[in-house]
Amino acid sequence: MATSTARVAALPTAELHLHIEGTLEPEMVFELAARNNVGLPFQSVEDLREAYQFTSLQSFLDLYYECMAVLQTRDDFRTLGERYLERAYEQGVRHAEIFFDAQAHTARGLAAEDVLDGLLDALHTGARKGISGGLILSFLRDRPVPEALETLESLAHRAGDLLAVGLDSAEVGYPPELFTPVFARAKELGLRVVAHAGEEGPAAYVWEALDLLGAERIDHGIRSIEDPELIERLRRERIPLTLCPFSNVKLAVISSLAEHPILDLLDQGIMVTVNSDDPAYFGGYLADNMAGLTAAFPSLEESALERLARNSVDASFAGSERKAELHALIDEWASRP
Ligand code: HPA
Ligand SMILES: [Zn+2]
Repeated sequence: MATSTARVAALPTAELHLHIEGTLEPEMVFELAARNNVGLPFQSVEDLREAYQFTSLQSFLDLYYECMAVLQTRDDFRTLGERYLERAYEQGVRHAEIFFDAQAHTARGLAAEDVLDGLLDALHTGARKGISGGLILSFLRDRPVPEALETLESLAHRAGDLLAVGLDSAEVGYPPELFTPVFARAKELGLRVVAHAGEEGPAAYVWEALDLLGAERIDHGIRSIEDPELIERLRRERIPLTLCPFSNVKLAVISSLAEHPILDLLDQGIMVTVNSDDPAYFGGYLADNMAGLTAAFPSLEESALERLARNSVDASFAGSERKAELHALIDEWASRP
């Protein structure tokens, strides 16, 4: 029997693939535009929502970067982060590792530290309410490599406030290899490493992310299924893939949820997790993605949902004590059908 939506929402999970700027709901775009005196090319919330029809990653990114213009102050980032954490908590998320696109803000004249501080304020609020987490400084692969390095250096003295570095934005034509020196420096600073690869780009980019950047998790990575040797490596080395089902459908990476390879990947012993990517744009938060999967795959059993939740904890960069607490929460969920 399909698991009820309420039960799915009660499943404790870790969210590992979430762009904080992708949680900017249309209502908040208008609220901040008014507060900060920023002009918008949309007449109303409904007008903006209607623009949420994407044909590719780039068609989404164009709107995603446009809407970000309303984020202006440390307080805006605190509010954005707090609202995400509240919604995520309602959907079972108890630990969140959050990407932020510093370059998208510094390019508009904001100070990277205001962005960082606002998001840290939000994480402190979240921690008091029972949701742990950290921040991932994500480099924009379609901007110059020296700019990524400058961004990293500008926050090097704040490395203790960061969990990891990542790589996102337009993928095809921007192979991970380009960013090898940036990631080498991040590792010197003691940061963990993740990278988007194999979303629209080929499986070869996943190999590069692993071998050249030292990625410990691959964000998306669904095109790995085209390369049996890569699948075997991901399985053998237990390299997590942070999958985002709604995102893949919305960005036309796959044609429908029922076509998503998540069950195949689980069956093949790959450490997959479910995440929301840019929930304000793609139709839902983490439990919405899980519920979507249970609807698309009637054969998806509770034991598989539990596996996905445990994978998210194991694939996270939480400390061993916090991981044990998160597993205990999942034990509780599993013992109370
Ligand atoms: O899904 C994504 N892929 C690449 N870059 C992104 N930036 C926000 N979301 C994404
Ligand atoms: Zn992403």
